[in-house]
Amino acid sequence: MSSTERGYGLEELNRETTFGGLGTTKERAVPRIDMSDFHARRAEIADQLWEASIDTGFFQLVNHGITQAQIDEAFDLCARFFDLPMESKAKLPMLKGTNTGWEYKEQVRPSTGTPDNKESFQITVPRMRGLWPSGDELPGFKATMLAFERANWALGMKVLSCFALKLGFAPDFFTEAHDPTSPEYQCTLRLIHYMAMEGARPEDFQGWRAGAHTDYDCLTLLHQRTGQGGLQLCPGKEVSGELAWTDVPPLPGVITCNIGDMLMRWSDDRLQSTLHRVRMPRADEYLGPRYSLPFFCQANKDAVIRSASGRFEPITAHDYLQQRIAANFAR
Ligand SMILES: O=C(O)CCC(=O)C(=O)O
Ligand SMILES: [Fe+2]
Repeated sequence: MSSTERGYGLEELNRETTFGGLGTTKERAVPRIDMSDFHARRAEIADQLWEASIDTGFFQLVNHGITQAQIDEAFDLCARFFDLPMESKAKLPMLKGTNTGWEYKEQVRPSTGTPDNKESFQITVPRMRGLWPSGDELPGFKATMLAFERANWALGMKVLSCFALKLGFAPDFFTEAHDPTSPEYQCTLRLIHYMAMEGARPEDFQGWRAGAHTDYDCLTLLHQRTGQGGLQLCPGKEVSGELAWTDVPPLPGVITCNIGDMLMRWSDDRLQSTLHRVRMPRADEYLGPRYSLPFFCQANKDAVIRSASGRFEPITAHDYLQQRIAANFAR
């Protein structure tokens, strides 16, 4: 089926179907934002986040307070999770519309129409019944991931409090909209394993590790491993002509962040969600497996995304996300 034949209900999804080509590359600076001494420097940090997010929609946090030891431990257990036998992972399946659990090469991006060459395990805390690997299979997994999930949530809420300030909302506006004590909570920690490409056939390199897309959420915090590159971004969602992509190499101590479509809509398009993708390695690059850990700040199901200008219809975060999930996991 061609992209034009697919026809989605949300304008951002129809636009996404036009972004599948290879494009060109271009160097761009990704703004670096120092989160140290946050409470005393909140106004200054908010200005920097705002500038980055009305322009590129991508920025990198440093001195963010999540220790390297905690990140390394999460990556270690992430790799061990994907090393489990297929039969064990198959007992933890992502069920339709839940966006939680394990999937293997199931995500088909509207931009490419082909499955991403990856497997992932998604943790959405209120929906994890029956979806944790057993303590015998993977000791410490659940406790480590829950702590990591919460550390990312706390950092995400700091960043979102800055956007609330700039948008004229109460400082805790987004924290309340992402309340983790509610059964409607739907922030998601995703563990991703992109398959190793050693010995792969030339034609296997023609696909994508993750096809071009914008994220569905308010804000994504992405942890990457040094040496496991491939992330590329293209600001501005230029609709016409060939897109120019910028490599974002993983750096130690840095969390790469991007605005998602939910916050773009909530901010009346002032904050920019940014197109990104994960390309295949070239034959002369590292060909081993690639792991990444994105955390998606997705407002609670019952939060209503309202447009101050009236440009967009009010929509619950539940309805908004369901349209995106349905488009990506259509099979
Ligand atoms: O793995 C990465 O570096 C990016 C993943 C991503 O963009 C996503 O899962 O939305
Ligand atoms: Fe993404």
